[in-house]
Amino acid sequence: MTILDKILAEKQKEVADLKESYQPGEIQAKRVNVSLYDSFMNADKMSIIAEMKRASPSKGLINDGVEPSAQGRIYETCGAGAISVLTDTPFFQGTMEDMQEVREVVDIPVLNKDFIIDEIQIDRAYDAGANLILLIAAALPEQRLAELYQYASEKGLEILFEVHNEAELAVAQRIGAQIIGINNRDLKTFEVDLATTERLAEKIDTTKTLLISESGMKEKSDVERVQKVGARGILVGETMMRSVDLKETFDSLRVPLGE
Ligand SMILES: O=C(O)c1ccccc1NCC(=O)[C@H](O)[C@H](O)COP(=O)(O)O
Repeated sequence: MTILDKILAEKQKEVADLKESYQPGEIQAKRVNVSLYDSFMNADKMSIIAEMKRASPSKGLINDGVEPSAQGRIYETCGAGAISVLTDTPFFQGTMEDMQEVREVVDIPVLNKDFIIDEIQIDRAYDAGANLILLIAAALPEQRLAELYQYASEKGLEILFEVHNEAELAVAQRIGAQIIGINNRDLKTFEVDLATTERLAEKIDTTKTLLISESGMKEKSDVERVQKVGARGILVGETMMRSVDLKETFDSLRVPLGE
């Protein structure tokens, strides 16, 4: 059983509980109408989705003392184009409250980073103020991904559609995903390889589709590699959570975008 299988098994239980306990509309958070696609496609530097991640299956505890609203504020001030908040508790030690706290204090897009398998999670993400949700191609059959994509779009949410290989990229393209995240982390082995972005990017028309490279961004040279193949955005978790000088970290990763 892979880590993704274990996470998804846990999500099935969570969704069953949520259907019993959550009424859509129950939470009413601040809404900010901003488009990540528009802002990233029009930026002249690499845009950063800075992630709030206390812990992860691959790294264990990363930063358990983080205070979501303070971290959200500083991410925005330092130049984040968006903020990703891990809301999964068993594997990442995040919560929905973390995301709401961030939403309250920032005006840039907020991504609900979770393992979405059901509409009820999308309802709750929307109610809690998310602008985007994550759909992971490896998590569900194509038909179900298409249904959830449509459901989220109709609510006015943007979707970061995450892929790891050619077959998953083909699914993203058939569904018409506008924002494709190529995850450089193999969710079975945890190995991170930026060559995943380099290989798959060739198959994407990055003048129309927004390409985000996810995981493993540590320094400027990493970002330059994915910028060269058309990424206009990067999703950065651990490096941000461990940074002792976030302004310096953002400045070094926000490389100019070439023509
Ligand atoms: O990070 C993990 O260990 C992990 C394990 C299983 C499923 C997902 C996982 N991470 C989610 C992510 O996609 C990353 O948090 C995100 O891309 C940022 O990665 P990094 O900058 O390397 O922290």
